[in-house]
Amino acid sequence: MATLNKELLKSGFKFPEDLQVQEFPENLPERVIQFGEGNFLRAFVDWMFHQMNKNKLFNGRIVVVQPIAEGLVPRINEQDGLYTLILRGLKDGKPTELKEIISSVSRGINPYKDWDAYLKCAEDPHIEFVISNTTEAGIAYEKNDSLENKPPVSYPGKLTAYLYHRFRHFNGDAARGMVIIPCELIDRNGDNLKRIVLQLSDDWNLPEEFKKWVKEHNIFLNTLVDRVVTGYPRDEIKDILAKLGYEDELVDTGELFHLWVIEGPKELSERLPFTKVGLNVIWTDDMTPYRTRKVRILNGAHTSSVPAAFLYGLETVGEMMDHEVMGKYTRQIIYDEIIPSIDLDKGMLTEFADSVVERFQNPYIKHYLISILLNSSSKFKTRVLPSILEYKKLNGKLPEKLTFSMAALIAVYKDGHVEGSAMKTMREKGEFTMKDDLPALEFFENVWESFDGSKESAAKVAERVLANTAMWGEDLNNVEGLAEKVGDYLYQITKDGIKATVEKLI
Ligand SMILES: NC(=O)c1ccc[n+]([C@@H]2O[C@H](COP(=O)([O-])OP(=O)(O)OC[C@H]3O[C@@H](n4cnc5c(N)ncnc54)[C@H](O)[C@@H]3O)[C@@H](O)[C@H]2O)c1
Ligand SMILES: O=P(O)(O)OC[C@@H](O)[C@@H](O)[C@H](O)[C@H](O)CO
Repeated sequence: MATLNKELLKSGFKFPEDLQVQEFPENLPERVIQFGEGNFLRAFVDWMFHQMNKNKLFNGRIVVVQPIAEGLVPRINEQDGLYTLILRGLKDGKPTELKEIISSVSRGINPYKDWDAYLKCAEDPHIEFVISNTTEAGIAYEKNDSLENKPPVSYPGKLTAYLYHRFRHFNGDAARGMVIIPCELIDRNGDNLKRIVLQLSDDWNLPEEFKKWVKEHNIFLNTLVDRVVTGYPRDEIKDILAKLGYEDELVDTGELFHLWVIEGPKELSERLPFTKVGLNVIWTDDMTPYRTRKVRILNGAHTSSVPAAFLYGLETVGEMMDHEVMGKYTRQIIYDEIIPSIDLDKGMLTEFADSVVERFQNPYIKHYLISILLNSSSKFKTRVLPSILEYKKLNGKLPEKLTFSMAALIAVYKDGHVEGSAMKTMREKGEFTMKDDLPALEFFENVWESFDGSKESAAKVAERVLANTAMWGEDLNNVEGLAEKVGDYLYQITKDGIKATVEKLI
């Protein structure tokens, strides 16, 4: 089979009729530099720029930079930036599948191999937007990062090097400042990125004029992204490729729903006219309520339901929602515990929760629980713990199921052994690999080693986990009743099994 690339597009190849294929003029300039080449950005931002190009409203392409040494850039270049995106879900109540070849990406650069090509992008006056999604680990301050590194280790370090090169190349021209739009799911992503860029500029003794230029002529936006992206469809790839008729190692999949909330000046919506092509992009001067409802309800429901559902033996979010016990558990968590923990309009929260439940039930996508389990300990801190603490504050007692969900998460690491950078561990159904931050994995392995099956020792496990201030940002043993309840649930899970414990709970 021929591979998807520009040559195939021009060859007169007969693409399937239900696949949208559109060629743009070769000479569209690169206008966006994007850090990250993962599934999410390709199914969300790059898809959006493609929609604007189709309507001749942007007329520019995206140059993609690989933020870490290993990644997809070689493959992206082999396919001339082209890939197939499949979006599935219910539209107006009807099952719908949209298949499209996305051509908004011009090429990929691996800065670890081609630092000069990377810096050349800073000299290009057409490139005016920076996009990124480097996971929650990406917007991080690396104290030992250096401008001498080619490239600097961290994403903020790479961006600082880019901006400094641009500043020097254009002699501090105010008009050459960038609009920087991070998509990482951390709170106030733009503010944090700016803070780290300025911190590194200090660390690297960069000139005051440069810092002034960064502050005054570059705009860092805070954003919130929302679309379930299920990535490369490994289970059905053979069938998909047989229907497409060409080879594509970058096939990406996701749901139809999308929402991008951008906190920034309305004038920018003229330069980035997403809404003019019907995209669900909200420009706002306060993204906080959007973030709270999404992270606490959607991501919070995932992170609090998935450990128990996975231990129960289920594999996907769809299966979890359809399951008599786990479906009820998830809905109870959302409506009875997460919503009452959020101090925002209940009608608005319930409406959002209804749409989330519908999206979780999407029968046309497979969202694997094991991928949601990835890095669960840090996700629990930002996505679930605030609901536990605020529920207690507002209602004077602990939320039962969210408290149980903490025990279920701890139980995921029971009997685990760290091997390399992951953990081999067990559920009733058999062995699996748990991926998390290495210190977190080592900590859980160590904590469980002293467990002897007794109630006292389950309480000890809970107490030690709750005392991990590096993990939770505080000693959770100070939250009245939490250690006792988590210990009790842990004991029940280890003695009676996850199934009996959840069944009793709902
Ligand atoms: N998949 C979804 O449904 C979805 C939806 C909304 C938001 N997100 C967020 O997007 C992020 C990426 O998801 P994805 O599905 O594209 O994953 P992915 O594995 O396909 O891509 C991850 C990207 O992050 C980069 N990266 C990984 N570790 C990094 C590090 N330490 N420093 C810098 N860059 C690093 C990789 O190079 C790659 O470009 C996730 O953290 C998630 O929170 C995902
Ligand atoms: O992507 P993660 O691993 O940060 O979190 C897992 C899911 O909660 C997440 O991908 C959601 O599906 C997504 O945030 C929806 O917009």
